[in-house]
Amino acid sequence: MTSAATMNATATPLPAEWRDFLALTKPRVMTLVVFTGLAGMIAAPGAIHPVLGFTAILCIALGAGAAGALNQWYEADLDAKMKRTQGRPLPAGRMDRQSALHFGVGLAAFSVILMFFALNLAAAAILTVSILFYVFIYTIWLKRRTAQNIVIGGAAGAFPPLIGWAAATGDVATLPVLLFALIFLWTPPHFWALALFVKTDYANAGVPMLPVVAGERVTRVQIGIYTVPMIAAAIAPWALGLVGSIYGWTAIALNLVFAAFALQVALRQSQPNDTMQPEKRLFKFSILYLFLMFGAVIADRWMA
Ligand code: HEM
Ligand SMILES: CC(C)=CCC/C(C)=C/CC/C(C)=C/COP(=O)(O)OP(=O)(O)O
Repeated sequence: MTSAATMNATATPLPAEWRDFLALTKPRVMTLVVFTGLAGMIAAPGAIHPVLGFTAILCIALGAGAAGALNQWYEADLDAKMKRTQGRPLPAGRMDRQSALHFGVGLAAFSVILMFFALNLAAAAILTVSILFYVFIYTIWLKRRTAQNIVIGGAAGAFPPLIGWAAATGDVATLPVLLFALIFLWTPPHFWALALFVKTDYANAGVPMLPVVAGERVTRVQIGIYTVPMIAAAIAPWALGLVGSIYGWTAIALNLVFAAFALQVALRQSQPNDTMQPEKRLFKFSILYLFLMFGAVIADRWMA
């Protein structure tokens, strides 16, 4: 019987199901990426034609999916070393690297070209920057080199509100820049909460994530530190009068909860055999938090 590894070595294309191509796009993470892009588009002044709006969101989804595929193409070796990622199509041997590369490049080109012709240059340009940022700056350059990888590289995932706004207006403005800042500053607490409880996986794979290279204490303090400007970025649109009170009160409630969870993580020290419940709670809540914050942007625009 020919094993997947042997087939890879002889460069024979492996049968890849459509499910594997879907998995390359990191669909679960993409839902939130797309939602923040949609909120940016809805928050923009004026009304975009529904067909164009749908096309813009499709382009963001395809661009983010392409970025995810290229990320998995490049780091199949790392993914093979971590429990969380071993089952992905490349490390599991269900797909050859070339198929992933072709799929990623094709999808990236298609999303950008469609965005340019259906929407505008600004949206296509920011989409291009975010794909390139995630692939080259985060995945290829920073991820294996510095514990600041996700601080700088995390900007890639913060662009969608700007893309959505630019798709609707052809321009950028203060509100989408603040929404960019919110996601940018949210990323460190989001990721480091998770990194605290999957630290061993990253250590085994040799990825220099903060808890691995600087230790738990520093990571906890950094989570606390980033939470402060994140809250400021979350409140700023309301303080500056760019959004109404539906957003404002939702932001206050959500940020109080976030602050409480983050503070608990920041002040804690794990014990031997710790189940890391506060860290898991902060990570899970970080996702709900961003969904609700951007939901509030949409609700505010529709209901105000
Ligand atoms: C460099 C920045 C980031 C890093 C390193 C990171 C890392 C991670 C990791 C490792 C997971 C675990 C789930 C998995 O196995 O895929 C995760 C989950 C998730 N992340 Fe992030 N993330 C980042 C930024 C973002 C951004 C910008 C968003 C969206 C705006 C996002 C949305 C999500 C969502 C929705 C999940 C849950 C997925 C699920 O249910 O499996 N992340 N993130
Ligand atoms: C075009 C566009 C809008 C791009 C968005 C890019 C994007 C999907 C950003 C989210 C960041 C993310 C999934 C990080 C995962 O980190 P990782 O790759 O280190 O995670 P892993 O260990 O699960 O591979």
